[in-house]
Amino acid sequence: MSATLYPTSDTASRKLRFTKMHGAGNDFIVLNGIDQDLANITPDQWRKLAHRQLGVGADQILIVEKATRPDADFRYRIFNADGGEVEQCGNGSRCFVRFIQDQGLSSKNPLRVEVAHTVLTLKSHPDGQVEVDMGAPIFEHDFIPFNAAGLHTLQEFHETLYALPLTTPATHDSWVGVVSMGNPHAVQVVGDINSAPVLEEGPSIEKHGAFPNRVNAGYMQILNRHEIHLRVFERGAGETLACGTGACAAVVSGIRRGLLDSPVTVHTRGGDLLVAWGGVAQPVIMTGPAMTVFEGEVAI
Ligand SMILES: N[C@H](CCC[C@H](N)C(=O)O)C(=O)O
Repeated sequence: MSATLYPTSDTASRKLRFTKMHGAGNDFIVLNGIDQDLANITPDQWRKLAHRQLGVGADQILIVEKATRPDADFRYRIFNADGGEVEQCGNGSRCFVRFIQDQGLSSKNPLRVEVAHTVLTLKSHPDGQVEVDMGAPIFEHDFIPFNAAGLHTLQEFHETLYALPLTTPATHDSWVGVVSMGNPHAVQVVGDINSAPVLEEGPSIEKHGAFPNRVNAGYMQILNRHEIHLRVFERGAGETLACGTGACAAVVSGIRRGLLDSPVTVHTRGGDLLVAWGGVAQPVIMTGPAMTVFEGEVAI
């Protein structure tokens, strides 16, 4: 289905062709930056494009570009709905493969794709699922970055986090993991995913002073050693129906704390993801869906 949308602002200067996609309900505007001019688009224009009423509406905007590294086939950049550019997007990586294949930009499988600081290997399966090698998680606080007054243990962070006036007192016997999948995540265990204070507490954690680049706030309920429920209040987007890097961060945190065993099925509100991890310094492999919804043109 194709849709022509009206300008997202009365000073619209150019028309962009886009494809609307989602991975387990985490939705994206995908733009081909190889055959159209995406230079000099401002954060305000990205915000308008992602706006659910004023624009196309999406959690993130993905830009497809030519690779700048010899070990990659393409490069892709990620902008949150708040207009900020970020390092990584797990669900977006799966949709990226589907877009490249559907647009006939490459028939390679697996595909090597360059994102902020690394190259991901993306493999599409005959059943439509896409498998992403997300690289190894980073636990060292120096790289997340995480600078809560020199706090180094998760317990110290946990006490600091809950010592600060959050909108709701910490009602759950939470347990905190701080990990980077290229982008920063703070993960907690809750007893019941449906009553987790994602909307009440997520914004305070996202902007907590311990995370100078802000953070994605994950809440996981452990069903058994191979299955969790997960909700994430995403940095720059709010609660999404699914968060791919959040699923990876939750699984590796749980495995590292002896609460989970690989592989783990992650039930998100938008669908299921499968996350496998062989242990420290090993890559995290995430498998899940990637869907194309419609194509269109929008003036920004
Ligand atoms: N909000 C994230 C980026 C998108 C990640 C998420 N949509 C995923 O699937 O990994 C951040 O600011 O780090």
